[in-house]
Amino acid sequence: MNDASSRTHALGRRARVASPGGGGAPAGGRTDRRPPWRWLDWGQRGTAGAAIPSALGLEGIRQVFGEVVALDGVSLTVAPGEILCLLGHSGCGKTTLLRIAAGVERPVEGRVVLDGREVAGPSRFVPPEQRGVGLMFQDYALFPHLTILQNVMFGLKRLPPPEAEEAASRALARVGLGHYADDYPHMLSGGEQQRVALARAIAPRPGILLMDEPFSNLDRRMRDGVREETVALLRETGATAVVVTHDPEEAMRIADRIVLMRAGRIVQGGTAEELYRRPQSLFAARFFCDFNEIKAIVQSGRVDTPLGAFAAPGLSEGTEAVVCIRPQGIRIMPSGIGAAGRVISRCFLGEVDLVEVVAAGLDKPLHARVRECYEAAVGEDVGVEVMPDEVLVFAAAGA
Ligand SMILES: Nc1ncnc2c1ncn2[C@@H]1O[C@H](COP(=O)(O)OP(=O)(O)OP(=O)(O)O)[C@@H](O)[C@H]1O
Repeated sequence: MNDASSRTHALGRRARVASPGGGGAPAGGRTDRRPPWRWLDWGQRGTAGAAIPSALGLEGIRQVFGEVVALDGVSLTVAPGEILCLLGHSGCGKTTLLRIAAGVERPVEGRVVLDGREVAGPSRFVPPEQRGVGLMFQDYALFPHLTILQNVMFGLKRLPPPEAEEAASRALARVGLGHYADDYPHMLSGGEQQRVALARAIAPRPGILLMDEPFSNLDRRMRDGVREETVALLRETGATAVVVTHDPEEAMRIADRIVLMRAGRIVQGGTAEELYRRPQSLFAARFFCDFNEIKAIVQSGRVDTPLGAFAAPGLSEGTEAVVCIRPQGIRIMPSGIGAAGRVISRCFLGEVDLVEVVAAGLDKPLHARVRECYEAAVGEDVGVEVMPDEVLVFAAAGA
């Protein structure tokens, strides 16, 4: 961005911020006292238009870039109206899978099926504009030389201009930005640009919305509210949605179902609770929780640790195991109860305290998140107990 444009940007934003409403005062002087992250205009409910939700099927998708296998036989289905999150670390293939579903990329193997119709396969490829999918990218991809209204109209080229304008205006009003129609993207804040991109994606009433890290450019304070309102809008339009994220908490807040990926493959799929409570691998477990981990050997279906013995279901005799204890599963007790320990740090966080304890026989300090506990001072000897329900045991191999 050059100096002049960054100045315009800053000025444009300052003018908005000075207004009483979070979204800025419209030309007509309407005052809107909602905070900036409360933008969904419920008075406009229904005006975004309901979509006929699509079903998406991905079958045996493989994608290769030179030596890199980005996707290695991925299969999943998304039910009509479902919000599914693709979750995983950077580089695991989430974006590539989304791009293949959209038709922006063609897989080297596998099929994409939309509402029972093959849109990509060995002998067939339907381009993105003919798939009826809405796309929303991380950087919002707004055209800087088009007004906000023109940006939203861009996806409505198949409609006659007056109808396209009406549909775009409705979608903008629905995201609380009707009064910005004649502005340009650089005059809007990041949160407002996100809403323009959302309006553009929903305006053609797609049966399925594919969203790549749609909230990652927003600061943390704004992200929670914008995310909540976006999900409310998705529910209202009824569209199926696939949302890419690397943030487990975000996936848990948004998704009906989460699909966790690793190195081009699906590791586990299920509801947030299933993935959190019953991860099927150490990788999946670690993705959702910062565990205290202790190595141990399985003997007679159990693992013995300095903090007690725990069941090791499904692991054979002699297996090297990792005992995973959730921070909220550790209790701090008066000395003499449970394992012997000493508090080395304590941090008050409001709803919980973070307590760090060294325990006899362990080479690393334990991290405990405690709500109410024995009020031990730093340096004091304490007892340490573990709640068995907060313990998972996995084989160490293949982690
Ligand atoms: N056009 C491309 N050319 C070469 N390699 C690519 C290309 N697109 C993706 N890759 C590689 O494929 C793998 C998967 O990339 P992808 O962008 O799908 O991952 P991701 O999970 O979305 O990551 P991020 O969260 O960082 O966006 C990575 O190793 C990436 O470097």
